[in-house]
Amino acid sequence: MNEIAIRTSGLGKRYRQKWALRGCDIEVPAGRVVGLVGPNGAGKSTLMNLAVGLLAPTEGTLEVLGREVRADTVLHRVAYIDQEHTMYRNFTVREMVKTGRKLNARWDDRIAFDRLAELNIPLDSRVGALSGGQRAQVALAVALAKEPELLILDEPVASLDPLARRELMSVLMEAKADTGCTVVLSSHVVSELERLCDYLIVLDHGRTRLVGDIDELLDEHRVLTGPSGLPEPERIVHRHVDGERSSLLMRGNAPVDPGWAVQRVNLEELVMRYLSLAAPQRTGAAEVAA
Ligand SMILES: Nc1ncnc2c1ncn2[C@@H]1O[C@H](COP(=O)(O)OP(=O)(O)OP(=O)(O)O)[C@@H](O)[C@H]1O
Repeated sequence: MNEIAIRTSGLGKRYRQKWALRGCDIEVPAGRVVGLVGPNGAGKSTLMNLAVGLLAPTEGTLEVLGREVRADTVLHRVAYIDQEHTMYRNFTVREMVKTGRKLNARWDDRIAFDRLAELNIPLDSRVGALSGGQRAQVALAVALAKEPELLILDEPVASLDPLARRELMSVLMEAKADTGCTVVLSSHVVSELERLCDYLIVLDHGRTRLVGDIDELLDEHRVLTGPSGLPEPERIVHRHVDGERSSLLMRGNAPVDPGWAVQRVNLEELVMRYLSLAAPQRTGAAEVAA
């Protein structure tokens, strides 16, 4: 198995005049569960569509599982579930599985049928008649029958209720544990990813803001709070000043003035701070990239 699941260098995609993704340099180690986070329009779907060959790069390079992304090179080893869990709504669940068998050289019916049986999803139901949660489960079961080495899911739980979300994620994590495949899933909601992911990509305005192993990123950063005007250490990534108080996000282990209260950062705050580097300033407080 390749050690790097996705490698991009200077990757960019432009729609007419607008760059949806630009200067993207990423290395995703194989076997990880990757959270791809960013606000609407950040470029998440564009990156995923490039990785599964639905779009071609405008510039830069992209390798998936060590190969250039083309149908005859690597796409048979990759499965993709889009935001709508797109499937043929008039097909029965059984017909969906059969269609998958016809369309894919690498395929194991039993993987899909076993998962569907475990979830009590009737094989003779039309896909369009299933609940959103069941449809998502069928999409996942069909994707897993392909025995993918890389599984990419674009906001897989966005349209699901909390129980269906939990069930889908638990099936996903079980599949990940069984197969060791690399999983990339996007979300707007960081808290959704926290329990599942061990690797993070933060995108905003088509640019990568932060990429890395989540535990390492959390260990590398600190939040310092204290009166404004205290000497600031080096490597401040982000500064929030609200009147007399400052709150700094620091990266690394530079010496810190004892006047600062130092805390570990949590994932949500880390992501928010990196995203707010590019966001407009709020009135009454200053948020700045340092
Ligand atoms: N087919 C297209 N034609 C023109 N512009 C597009 C097209 N698809 C996406 N864009 C633009 O590219 C940018 C990135 O879009 P993309 O869908 O990749 O973001 P996203 O992070 O997935 O957003 P969301 O969370 O809303 O799905 C946006 O500004 C979007 O309007």
